[in-house]
Parts: sequence; structure tokens; C-alpha cells
Amino acid sequence: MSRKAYIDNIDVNLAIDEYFKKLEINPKEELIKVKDSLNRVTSRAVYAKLSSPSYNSAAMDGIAVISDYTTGATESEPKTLKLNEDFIYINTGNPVKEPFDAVIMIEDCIIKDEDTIEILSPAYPYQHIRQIGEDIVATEMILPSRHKIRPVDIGALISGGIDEISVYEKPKVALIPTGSEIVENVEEVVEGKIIDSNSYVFENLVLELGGIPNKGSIAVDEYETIKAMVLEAVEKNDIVLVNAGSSAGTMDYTVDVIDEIGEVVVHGVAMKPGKPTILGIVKGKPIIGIPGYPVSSYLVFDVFVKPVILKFLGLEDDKDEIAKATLTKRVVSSLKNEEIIRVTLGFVDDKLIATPLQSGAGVIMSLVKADGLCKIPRNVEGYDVSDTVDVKLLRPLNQIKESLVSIGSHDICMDIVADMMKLKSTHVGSMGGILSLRRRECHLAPIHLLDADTGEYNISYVRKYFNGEKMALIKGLNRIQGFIVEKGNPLNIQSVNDLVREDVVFANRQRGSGTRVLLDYELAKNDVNPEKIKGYQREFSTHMAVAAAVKNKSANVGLGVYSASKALDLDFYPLKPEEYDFLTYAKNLELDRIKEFIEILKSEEFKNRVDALGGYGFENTGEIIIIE
Ligand SMILES: Nc1nc2c(c(=O)[nH]1)N[C@H]1C(S)=C(S)[C@@H](COP(=O)(O)OP(=O)(O)OC[C@H]3O[C@@H](n4cnc5c(N)ncnc54)[C@H](O)[C@@H]3O)O[C@H]1N2
Ligand code: MOO
Repeated sequence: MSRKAYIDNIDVNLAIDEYFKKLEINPKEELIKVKDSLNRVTSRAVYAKLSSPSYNSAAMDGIAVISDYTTGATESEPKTLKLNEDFIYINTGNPVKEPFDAVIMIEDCIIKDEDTIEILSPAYPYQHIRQIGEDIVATEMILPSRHKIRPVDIGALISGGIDEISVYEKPKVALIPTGSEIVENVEEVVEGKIIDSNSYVFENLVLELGGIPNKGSIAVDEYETIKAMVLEAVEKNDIVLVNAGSSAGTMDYTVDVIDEIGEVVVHGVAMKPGKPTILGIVKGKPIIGIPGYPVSSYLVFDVFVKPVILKFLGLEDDKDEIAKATLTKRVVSSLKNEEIIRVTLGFVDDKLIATPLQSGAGVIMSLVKADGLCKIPRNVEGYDVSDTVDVKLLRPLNQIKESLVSIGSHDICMDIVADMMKLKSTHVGSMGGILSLRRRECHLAPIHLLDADTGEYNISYVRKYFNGEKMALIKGLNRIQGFIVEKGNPLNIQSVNDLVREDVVFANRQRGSGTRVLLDYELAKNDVNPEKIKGYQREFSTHMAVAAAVKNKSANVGLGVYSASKALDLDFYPLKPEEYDFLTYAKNLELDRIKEFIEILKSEEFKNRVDALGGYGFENTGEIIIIE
């Protein structure tokens, strides 16, 4: 086992330039049936063989006439036409043959008898006739080269008499998952084993782009095994992707294998996630080492693999669609790397708002939830709250405009709302929500803030932070806060006094969250010194994260809602009921999205679904309190 620590830090664009300079990609052509050509890319311009229509045809149901004979017809002096002399009956699409040169619609004909028709106005030459080549003239270009074929294109090609066309061959892309810890089936997932999810992301990305994915079996971390698989893949494919083992660990062999059998053009790019990317060439074919973490692997595919596949298809990479957005959270970045953060987007007061999602390279859910990607360039330390940033859109803006934006305290019921309407919900705690609402970055803020002096929930905070504004507090749920504990409550935790015990490790919520306010209130009331609580400094941002910490035994108690403990099959010792409400500006009550939200809160379906979680009451749910 040798260990090298050599990874470069090359600028992303420079790495792409260097790589493409060395890569010689000569797309291959093939002849295919037009009927099978959807989404293929033309390798040559296509010219019509036939005109369409190929004969003069009636455009309407009615009669074919000789236009000359109809001249002079008026309402006061109708013209009489005789069957087979002056007219014949004709239907849409029928050929119109000499001597006839115009069509009159049947509803403009006064039918005297089967053989005699009167008309009240003349027909001009070629009236209601689709002339030869009206649509397509033989020899005219139907499609240029490098055009991705759509359903309408297939229609035009077939009309133009084309049966087969030249397209670029689909590049065959080998996918080699590596790692002795990687397993194929969910039944094999035990500690230390990770299911191969990346291969299926790659497989579908390749399909979406128009390539042919060839997934191989999982390669164990062994130099010779990986080498043999790469060599075989290079023979049978146009592009080879090796997933994981791209870094500098003792078991990371990809770079050495490429170095032995080909050339490593780049190892290490100034991009995070995605740093240990390998851009190599073996036998003239591109081979890319993709870092193992799911987010890294998706982004490296997008930045480096996609342009290579497109090149095989004769296509250029699309220009990103970029929009300006206002950040709702601070993001920090290292100066060394370009950093790509995933954001959700929403429209509030006609402003596009971007909220950063979790940053970890292993968090694939950040990509599932993302509406956009925001790049923090090299040599920039990060961005502050309210900064304007460029966001690459992953969803169209008109879809983003439909969502209600909620920022504030977390409750599992928000997932239920999100399943019933278009909702973007971010969890930053009650105070974080109040501050976001003040900056007008969200439509509503879920809050549950206890006033230590009065014992009342929420209202005094609204008065304090929105002094002079007309606000609306939409009453939400009554929910029980209590201790989330291991099954059977083995440590018998029943009050905040138990939290300072030697054998107790606590999972805390972040400052500014309503649950934290409640905890600190209860600690003060009971004269408990927070510094004596093990785990008080470790903060989690949702009830579920607290419950997960108890479940995986990194803590043995946390404060949270009953539903979170039930969801993870833990036990619960109730402490206090509280009011979880939704704050918004009173003027927002006019918004359709807010109206829909209130309707949902009041609906039977919502109540039933929340009730099933357990630990909730619905005393005033959906009622509105105006606070001025
Ligand atoms: N000393 C250093 N350590 C690391 C560095 C570094 O520069 N110096 N880079 C870190 C970064 S950044 C990344 S990214 C990872 C890249 O690691 P590898 O490409 O070598 O991948 P592995 O270590 O084998 O796996 C990482 C991680 O990825 C997940 N994984 C792997 N394969 C799959 C798959 N097929 N499906 C789903 N998930 C997969 C898995 O969670 C692995 O734990 O290295 C850092 N270390
Ligand atoms: O650069 Mo690695 O790809 O962040 O996680």
C-alpha cells in the first residue's frame, strides 16, 4: 500500500480546455429509420425528396369549380353551376384536377338539387386549394446537421419522403463502480457497506443525453482488478467512467491504473464538491475518474462528462440558464476552490430568493431538493445574507413562481403540507424565520416562541419584531414537546433536572429555535445550569435530527415533538404543550398561495394525516389573528 498526496488544484475551465485539446473525438455516423429517430442528432443536413402535398389538393369539403365561371356572382345575381360541367363534389385532401382550379366550401353553396348549385360570390383562382409543395418543396432543407430530432421533425421528414437518415452514433459509456465497501442489493447493506446508487444516476444521465450506458459489476479495491476492468471497458466502449477511488486514499487505484495504461491529463480540479476528478486518456478514449460521493459524482458528470458525451453526439453544451437571486443564509467557501452550492428558489414580493441547502458532498437529497446551483468562484470567501448571486436554474422559473415559501421552525406537518400544495420549506428555527420574514425572504414563518414572562406563545414576539406592521398569525397546531428517549426510557428521564446526570448525553437544538427557547426557559425555571449538560453545545436543526441522534445512540435524550420520536420508534416523556403557528404579513392573506395554505390547514385530509403522526391538537387550526 502506498500513499500519495499529490492532487492538483487546476481551474475548472483550464482543466476542460487542456483535456479537450488532447482528446480527439471523431463522432461516428450511422443510417437509421426516420421512424426510430426521436432524440437522435442529424449528422448531415436532410433535404426533401418529395414535395408535400405532392398534388394540388382540396383544403375544404365542398365543390371544385373553374374560377373563371364563377366571376360576377353576387347576392342579388347568384350564379347557377351544373354538376360535372361547372363543378364536382370534393372532400378535404382530394386531388383537384384540371380544369378545376378553386374550391367553394359546402356551407357557401345553395343546393338547389343534387345536380344544381347556386353561389353568391365568385371563387378566386386556387381558393381553398393546397398547392403542390405548399408545405415542403422537393430539394429544400428539412433539417440542418447537428439537430436533435423532435416528434414534429419526424413528421416533416416523413412528409418530405425521407425513410432513413444519417445520425451520430450513440456513444457507449462504460460505468465501473469501484469500492470493496460498495454492494449491489439493499439486503447487503450493513455497517461499512454502501449501496451503489451512483451507477444508476450515471446510467440515467447517459440515457437522458442520448448515450448507451454499460454498467459493469462492482470492482473491488484491487489494482489488477480495476486495471483489467478498465482495459476491457476501453475495448468495448467510447467513454469509460470509473466511480470512486479517485482520491488519494491507500485503496484509491484509479489514477495509477490510468497512468500505467494511458495518460492522466488532470488529477484534481479547483471545484468543490468534485476535487479529486481524474481526466485521462487510454488508447485515445476518454476515461474519467469520478469522486465517490453522490453530490460530487453528479456535479463532475455535469461539468466534465456531459460535454464529452455531447461532443460524440455532435452537440455543444447548452448555455446555463442563469437568474439573479437574493441569498437568505450566509455561505462560506474556501478561497482555493470554486464551490458549488445547491439552493431552493422562491418568489417573494417579486424577488427571487435563494436558500442554500445542506452542503455535504454525501447529501444527495440536496440535489433532489435543489432548484438551482450557485457557484462561489475561487478567491471569494463566500456570500452574506441578502447578497445577490447568480443561480444556474435546474427548474423553470414559472414553476418556481408557484411555490409558497416558508422559512422558520421545523415540524413534520410541513412535509404533509408540501405533499398537498407547492411548498418550499426551510428550517432555521423560529427566530431565523422571523428574521427572514422581516427581510421579506419568505411568505410565512412557522414559529413557536414562548414568552417567559407571560407564558403566552408567539404574539409578544410578533409585536416586538414587527412593530408598526400589520401582521397575521395563522393558528397552526397544538403539539406536545417532551423528551425523546431510547425505547423504554432506560435512563428514566422525566425532567430537565435529569439532564445534568453523569450518564446522560443530550442532543440540543440550535439557538433561535422555539424548542431551544423552551429548553432554556425550563432550565432557568428549574435552576439548572446548562454548562453542566453534556451535549448542550452540540446543535441539531430539526426534531428528526435530534431523534436520529438518540436512535443512533450518539445521545440518549433530546427535546422535541412526539411525532419525531414515534417516527423512529423511540419513546417520549411529555414536558409541555405548545402552539406552533404561521406568521405572515396581513397583506399576504390576499395571495392565492396563502389562501390555499389556510384551506389545507382547515381540511379534513390534513387533520387526519397529522393526527396519524400522534401528539397534535387542532384547537384553532386555520384561524387568523391580526396583530397591529
Ligand atoms: N486525504 C484526502 N482525503 C480525501 C480527499 C483529499 O483530497 N485528500 N478528497 C476528499 C474528497 S473531496 C472526496 S470527493 C472523496 C473522493 O473519494 P473517492 O473518489 O476516492 O471515493 P471513495 O473514497 O471510494 O468514496 C467516497 C464515498 O463515496 C461514496 N460512494 C462511493 N461509491 C459509491 C457508489 N457507487 N454509490 C454511492 N456512493 C458511493 C461512499 O459514501 C464513499 O464513502 O475523498 C475525500 N478524501
Ligand atoms: O471535492 Mo469532494 O468532491 O467535495 O467531496
